[in-house]
Amino acid sequence: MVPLRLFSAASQTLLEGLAQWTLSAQASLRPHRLPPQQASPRLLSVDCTDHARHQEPPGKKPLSEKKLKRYFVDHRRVLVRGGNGGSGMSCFHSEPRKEFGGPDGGDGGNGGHVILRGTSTNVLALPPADQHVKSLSSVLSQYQGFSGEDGGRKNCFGRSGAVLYIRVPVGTLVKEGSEVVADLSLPGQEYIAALGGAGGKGNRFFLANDNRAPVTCTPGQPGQERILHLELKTMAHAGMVGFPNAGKSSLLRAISNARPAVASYPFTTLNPHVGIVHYEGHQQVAVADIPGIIRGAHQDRGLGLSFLRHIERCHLLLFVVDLSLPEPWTQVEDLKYELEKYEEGLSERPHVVVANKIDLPQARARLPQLQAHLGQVIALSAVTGENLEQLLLHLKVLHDAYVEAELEQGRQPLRW
Ligand SMILES: Nc1nc2c(ncn2[C@@H]2O[C@H](COP(=O)(O)OP(=O)(O)OP(=O)(O)O)[C@@H](O)[C@H]2O)c(=O)[nH]1
Repeated sequence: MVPLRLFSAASQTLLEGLAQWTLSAQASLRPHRLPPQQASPRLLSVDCTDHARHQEPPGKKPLSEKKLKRYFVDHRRVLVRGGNGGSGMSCFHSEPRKEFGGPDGGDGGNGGHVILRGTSTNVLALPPADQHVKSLSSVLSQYQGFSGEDGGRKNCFGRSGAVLYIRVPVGTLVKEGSEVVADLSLPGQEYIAALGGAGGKGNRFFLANDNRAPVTCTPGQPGQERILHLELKTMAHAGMVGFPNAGKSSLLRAISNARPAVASYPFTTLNPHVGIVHYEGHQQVAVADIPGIIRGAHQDRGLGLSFLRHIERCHLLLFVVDLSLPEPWTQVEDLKYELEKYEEGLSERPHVVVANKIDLPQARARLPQLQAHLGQVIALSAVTGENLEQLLLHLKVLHDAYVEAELEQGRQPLRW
């Protein structure tokens, strides 16, 4: 039995639809479980010569490639400087009727570190005070850590500078030059990007038997300075791959807590969104809606390589097809072609073909043709909720197989 529980904060209509659907899902899921071979990798033949047949649907004029790449922020060059250490103080204790007291200059405080912290895109998994971070767009080009305070009189030590946290999405790779120095692949994981400078010593520190009145004090050290390159590779169990307007965002909204924008023009989604599908027993599957692929993506057309990079870390793939378009199977062929051109074997990952928009009459009429070409597909409607439970069942079967395989290999499966 694969019981499902779906959390959604969508509109009333959607909630009602989902409630009905959940009930029917529970009833229909109980008696049957998919045979294991359906969850195993399946590579359909890819006709590479004929991969250019997919027509993007008419709609709002797409953004130019230059603009697309500018909006899609999945890498950043950042200059980070740790906070400077505060300087030590040189002074002497003064007492009434005494000409000369002992040295009492305090040490300066240490400069604060600058720390990169992997922050979940899953809003529900975070403490209320934290915010979810979806892309690197909010990361600035420079960060200066907080300086420590100078030491004071009467042995007062300067306060150390606070740590400066830079929140980056989970899945951010940190590179220095060409070397990968950190991979923030878990929520809460941290990397010290720049160390704060040490505080200077006050003259009290230099007091010794042979030096009863030291005047020496040292300045604080400057913070570490580094140039880092941040590169985002979305971390999710499953990645939704499909041409613009196929309905990926609508599908993610229907099955998870994520709220990506939905509109009838291509490239509504410019950054990957991760939604969490909740199953009973606290099992969670992270699904990423990755911006639409277009033909020639492997040659960096459209969102191109930036987009393909995000698929690399998804263990499962959902090929989302717009069933209302003619010859819908060519979409899968084209998608696989692009994936294979980018990285050999990428399209062979465990996957499922999702034929969306079954609520439209012309789409329903095309389903037999699609099945004849591709075998098993899951035909559903992200808008009406029809057949969503079949997708969720499949997703769970694929996810369970992934977890099992990871544990068998002695690796920790990705947790959300
Ligand atoms: N009739 C019908 N329309 C749908 C369905 N799913 C999505 N749509 C519509 O298709 C259009 C595109 O949907 P999106 O979810 O934005 O598509 P997308 O694949 O995320 O698009 P990009 O952001 O360009 O990658 C919207 O107008 C949706 O309302 C469906 O199941 N049935």
